[in-house]
Amino acid sequence: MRQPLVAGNWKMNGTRTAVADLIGGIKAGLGGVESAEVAVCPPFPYLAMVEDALQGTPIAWGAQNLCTEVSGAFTGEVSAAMLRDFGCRYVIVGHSERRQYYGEDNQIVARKEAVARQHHLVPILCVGETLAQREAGITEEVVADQLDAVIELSGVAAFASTVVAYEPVWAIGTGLTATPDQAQAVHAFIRGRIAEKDAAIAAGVRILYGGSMKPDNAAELLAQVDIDGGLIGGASLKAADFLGICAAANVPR
Ligand SMILES: O=C(CO)COP(=O)(O)O
Repeated sequence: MRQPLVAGNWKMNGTRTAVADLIGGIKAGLGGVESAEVAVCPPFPYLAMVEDALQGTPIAWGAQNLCTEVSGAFTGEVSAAMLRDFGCRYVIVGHSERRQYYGEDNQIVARKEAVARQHHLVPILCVGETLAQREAGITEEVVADQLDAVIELSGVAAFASTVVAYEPVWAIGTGLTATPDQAQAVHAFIRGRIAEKDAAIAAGVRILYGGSMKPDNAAELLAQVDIDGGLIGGASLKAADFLGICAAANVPR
């Protein structure tokens, strides 16, 4: 039985005031959510504020990135231990925006995934194809390579304590959502790829969908057997929209 997870990726958005309002709205509205786990991933400077606001609530928080290295002379970087110091449970690794704009390849992402787990953070490992890759018919190859890099570095056991997020790049921030069938097909492929190595780990790994998920399309995506929650960008910046998605996830499966 996999507990659904709805995680908000705020990306590079927010001010102190906006963060206070958003967190206040989510806390106030979340009363009814029981079966789904909810998390928010603010930009680094707001982690302390979010920790203060969410401590003692069922809402978890996490970061959007971390350094491959443990500590030392890495100007501008943030370590896994620092994220733990601010109470993070989760950290997003390998988001397509990091891969696309900051040169993170599968090997770098696999190192981040490993260092996160070594510091008792739960990585949310993002995988997914671009539109060109989908049109070229290589979606499964691309996603397999992204998963295999983690398996090669850390072994399949990594997926016993890692969440996967399938985020088709062409659906991120575009308003284009993968259809439930398109998403389910790739989710099933991901679970199958892990199952080739370990069926029990594959059965337990949570696989989130990300890419223009909104209150009005969340229920049909979340109804798919291999979709265990969502990684939400734009719609996580408005409490009402985020809460709408949380409510859709809060149904017994
Ligand atoms: O990238 C995403 C979450 O990590 C998805 O972003 P959108 O929900 O804005 O499409």
